[in-house]
Order: sequence, then structure tokens, then C-alpha cells
Amino acid sequence: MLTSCSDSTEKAPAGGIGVPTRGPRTSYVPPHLRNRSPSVDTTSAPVLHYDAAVGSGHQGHGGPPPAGIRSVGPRNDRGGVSSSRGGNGGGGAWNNRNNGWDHGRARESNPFQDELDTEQAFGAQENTGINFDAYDDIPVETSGKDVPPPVNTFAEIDLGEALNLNIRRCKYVKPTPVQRYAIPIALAGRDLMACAQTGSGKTAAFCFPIISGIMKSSQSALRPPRMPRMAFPLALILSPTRELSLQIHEEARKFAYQTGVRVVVAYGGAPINLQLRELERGVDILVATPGRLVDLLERARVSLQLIRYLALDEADRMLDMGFEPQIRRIVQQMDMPPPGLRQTMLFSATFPKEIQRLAADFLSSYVFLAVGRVGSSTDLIVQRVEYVLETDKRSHLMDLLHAQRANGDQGKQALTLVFVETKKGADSLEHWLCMNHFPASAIHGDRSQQDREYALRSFKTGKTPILVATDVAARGLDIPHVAHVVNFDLPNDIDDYVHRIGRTGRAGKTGLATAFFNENNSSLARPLADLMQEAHQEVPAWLSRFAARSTFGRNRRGGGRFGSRDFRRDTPFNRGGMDSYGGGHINNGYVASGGYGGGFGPTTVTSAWD
Ligand SMILES: Nc1ncnc2c1ncn2[C@@H]1O[C@H](COP(=O)(O)OP(=O)(O)OP(=O)(O)O)[C@@H](O)[C@H]1O
Repeated sequence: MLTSCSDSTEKAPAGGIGVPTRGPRTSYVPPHLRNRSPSVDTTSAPVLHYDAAVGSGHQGHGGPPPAGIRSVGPRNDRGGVSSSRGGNGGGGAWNNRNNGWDHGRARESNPFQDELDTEQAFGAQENTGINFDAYDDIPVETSGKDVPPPVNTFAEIDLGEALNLNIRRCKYVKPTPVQRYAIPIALAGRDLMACAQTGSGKTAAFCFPIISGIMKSSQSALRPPRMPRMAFPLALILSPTRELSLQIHEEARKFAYQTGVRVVVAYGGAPINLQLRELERGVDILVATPGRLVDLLERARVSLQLIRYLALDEADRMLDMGFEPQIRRIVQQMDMPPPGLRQTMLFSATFPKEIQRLAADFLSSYVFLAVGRVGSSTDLIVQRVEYVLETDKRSHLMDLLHAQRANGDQGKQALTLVFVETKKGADSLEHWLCMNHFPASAIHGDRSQQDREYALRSFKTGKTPILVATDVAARGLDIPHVAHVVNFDLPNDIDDYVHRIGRTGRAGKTGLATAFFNENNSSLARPLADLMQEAHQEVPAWLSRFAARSTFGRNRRGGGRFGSRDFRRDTPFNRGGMDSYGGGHINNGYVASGGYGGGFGPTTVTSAWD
């Protein structure tokens, strides 16, 4: 392996995101007891729904009962959060019972701490709020039967006091457009297929209803079978990459902080034993990559029979040909309740029609929501395309980086994400950048998980402000302060381009995306020119000429312009098994105008990443 610039600096401690430190031996604490202060009289704890023998064995010997056991009472804390549990000062009393059997257990660590560290690293000048004006004109389309109306504020939604407190800790003042629509729909128990632009807050849009639903629910009806060492999560969130699963886990932990709802992550490339131990301690929400989850299911360490919420992030990616078999296996061939008995939510910034069609198999009477045009990029990203021959790419990149450094704050390099086509190409470019005094790290599928996470961390903190990446970093990653995305090699698929450039210009902030285009990218000319036009970007005349020359190909977006709507609207009759379409509603005068019309080319076939 090539030496990275970041190798010269100290490696992440073993407790980094990939290799959790081995904590003190732990034992299970039922969710309703997790927020109690040490002074709480545990003798008055509600009765648990597992048999007395297991319960007493648990208390007596410190061994865990079957994982995932649920309490009788609702697990909310709607009576308010005491000040002793509030604030950011070192976690609450979760797992902090002091009656001997769990003595010495770690407290619920404060998930907001990392954020403070990053904010400190980048100084206080950064606006942590969101520029909502940027979203004012955004067109919104909903379709389906009896769509619940949107809200304007978090206060209008009954999410529960503890979750509301965490929303304030996250400094979310008001919901983003996708949250305004998606949260009430999900809280009404509806299945949802939601499409909203990159960086617009989709993670919270599916996490809030799940956490709130688990907090509110009484689990008395659910009696998990006595299966020692098997975990019974209530919610499953699947995502295509390890880093994205980790990120969702970190976010969900913040939202669920001191709510009693326990979030666990399982992903490939990290030691499974540590993840098994976490699962044994109990899990309400399991965030996972498909490969590792299948492994856990095959080992009979996780059962999906109590799943009430299923969320697929980057759903179009999860259902494309690389992942679809694994997803079908998990969702349809194991013990997960079928559509109708569970609530399913699919989220992405892109949703090609043939994937929408596939996704319908997983949904029941769902609402389709599009915030912005499906697959469009946000106007917050300034997009530039430059004609650069293969042989000139490196020197061109160097020019960009020099200019950026010169314009930067005190000669500092702004965070720049450079996408390349191949893993080898990523290694080689990283090495070359380092040799030329541009501190860079690289992330791709052939790097060890520890190296991948270290590279990401080193980039986030600005230690190596250039990250060379393959598509493994294209989707979902929310790295604050990324100022520039460079498509050194353009992808073959326009949707991949949308996700890549979406690593900048997030949460109302602006960003810059530069693409190096040459003859090798001819097939992308037309969708790229159209996408740029849609996003009010200047399209170079030479690109328009390329676009005019290019034949209708696989990158055409079918149906309405950019596949911009619910595919059910284009279905002339209700096919067997498909939900009937209950009409649509379009806000802000948005009309799904006809674009190219006609069919849609085949999806790119890529292998699953994780
Ligand atoms: N209501 C809100 N107010 C302020 N910031 C928010 C709000 N909701 C989300 N954010 C922030 O916006 C950023 C982007 O959110 P998120 O990662 O969920 O976007 P996304 O839509 O999932 O993007 P992608 O399509 O790239 O996965 C995050 O830093 C998140 O903390």
C-alpha cells in the first residue's frame, strides 16, 4: 500500500469509529431504566416481559437476558427531562444504576462531543444554522391517498420532550422542507418513498419518527421469544456503505440521547464480536450495512420479527442490481413482518423510475414525496465543467488547488474532495498530491476499514484537507466544511454525479463543484448539460455541442423531465399488487414538464460496496 500523507501523523486511537475500544464488561439494562439517576429506587421498576427466572438470573449473576427484551411501559419521558440529565456535560444516567449488578458500566457517552471538537478545529465563524431562504422556492410534490399535511415548525409535531431537547442541542431551529412533509407522513404511520436533494436533512426525516414512535409505544403486546443472545430490534435502518451507516448511527445517537432508545450499528470490516456484544446489551434501532446484517441473521444473532420500522437510506442504490438480492433476502426472506405490518420508508436524492417500480414491492399504500425535482442538484452548488484531456488532469488539479490555497483563509487549504474512477487511481493520485506538498488521504474499497475511517477523520478535521475518493464516498456522507468537489474522473451515471457533488453545498450552505470533461465522457454530456440548466448553472457552449451530438443513451431520464415524479402517475392502470394511486399535489407551481419522454435506459450494474 502506498504511504499516505496522513500516515505520518498519529493513527486514530483504537477507539476510533472503526475499532471501538473494549469497554468494561456490561450487562443489559432495560430501556425504561436507562435514564434513571443512581438514586432511583429500582425496586419500584415496572415489571418486565421476560420470565422471572431470566430476570433474576440477570440481576443475580450479571449475565445478559435475551437481547432486545422490551419493557411493559411506554419508553418515553414525556414528563420532561430533569436538569441532571440535560445539557452536554458528560451524559446522563443511562446505564448508571448503582445497585451492584451493573457497577462500573460506561455511561451513555455524550454524542454531541465530537461535534464540539470539529467546531473548535474550524473556528467559530461557521454558521451552524441552515439558510432556509435557499429552500423557499423549492417545488414539492406529494402523491398517494390521504396525504397528511405538512408542518412549519417542530413544535407542531408531537415528538416528545426528550427528542425535542436533542433537536435543540443539534441547533435545528426549524424543519427543512423534506422534514416538514416527511415527518407528519411517517408519524401518521404511512409508508413513504421520499426524494429530496442532497444535504437537505433526510436523515432526521426518517430518524425522528422512528425514535418518537419507539418512545411512544407500549411494547406490552410484544413478547420476544426466549432466544438467548439473539437481538430483536424494533427498527432497521439500512445504508449502502460502512461510513454512511456509522454516520447515521452517530446522528441517531444524538437524536436518541437520553430517550432510552438504544441505537446500535453493525457494518462490515470491523470486528463482529464487538458488534455482537453491543447487540447483546439490547437494541431498539439497528443501523446496518446489508452484508454484515446478513451475516448476523445467518448466525441467528439478530431476529427481525419485531421490526416495526424499516428505513432504506440511499434507497435507489439499495435496490439497484448490486444490492437488490441482499435486500430482498433481508426484507422478504427472513422473519421481518410484511408491508402493512411494518412501516417502510425509502429515502434518496435520486429515484429512477425502474427503481421506484421495484421499490413498490416493499411498500404498502405509500405516499410519494419529491422535494425539488427528483434527481436534481441544489442551486446552492456552483457547478463548473472544464474540458481537460486525460494527460492534463493532474496539472489542472494542481492549478485549482494552488488557486484555492492562495484564496483561502491564511493560506489554508479548503476541504476538497476529489473523485476518481478506480481504487488504483485513488492511491496513485493521493501519493502524487502528497509528493507535491498537498496533504491528501484516500478512501476506497481496497483500504482496510481502519484506514478508511482514519482517512475520513483526517479529512474532516482538516489534517489532510484533500480526500481522494472512489464512489464509496459519493453518497450520504455529511462532512461539514467541504468547499469543493472535483470530479477528476466523471462517473458514467448522472445520478452518481448528483450524489458526488452533493458532498458540498449542504444544509443551506454554498459549495463549488468542478468536473473535468473530455471525449471519454461524451455519454454524460446531455444529462449533465440538462442537470446544470435545471440548477440554473452556466452551461459552456462546447458542452451543449457535445450534448447535441450525443445519441439517446442510458443516461436519459425517462418519463417526466428528469424522472421527476411518482412513477404511479405514469402508470395507465393499476397493475396487480400495486397500490392504487390516489392523486397528486404539487406545490409552488411546480409542473412535471415533459422532457425527453420515452423510456429509461438500464441502470448501471455495480457490485455492492459493503
Ligand atoms: N432542521 C435542520 N436545521 C438545521 N440543520 C439541519 C436540519 N436538518 C438537518 N440538518 C443538517 O443538514 C445536514 C445534512 O443533512 P443530511 O445528512 O440528513 O442530508 P441528506 O438529505 O441525507 O443528504 P444526502 O442526500 O447527501 O444523504 C446535516 O449536517 C444535518 O445535521
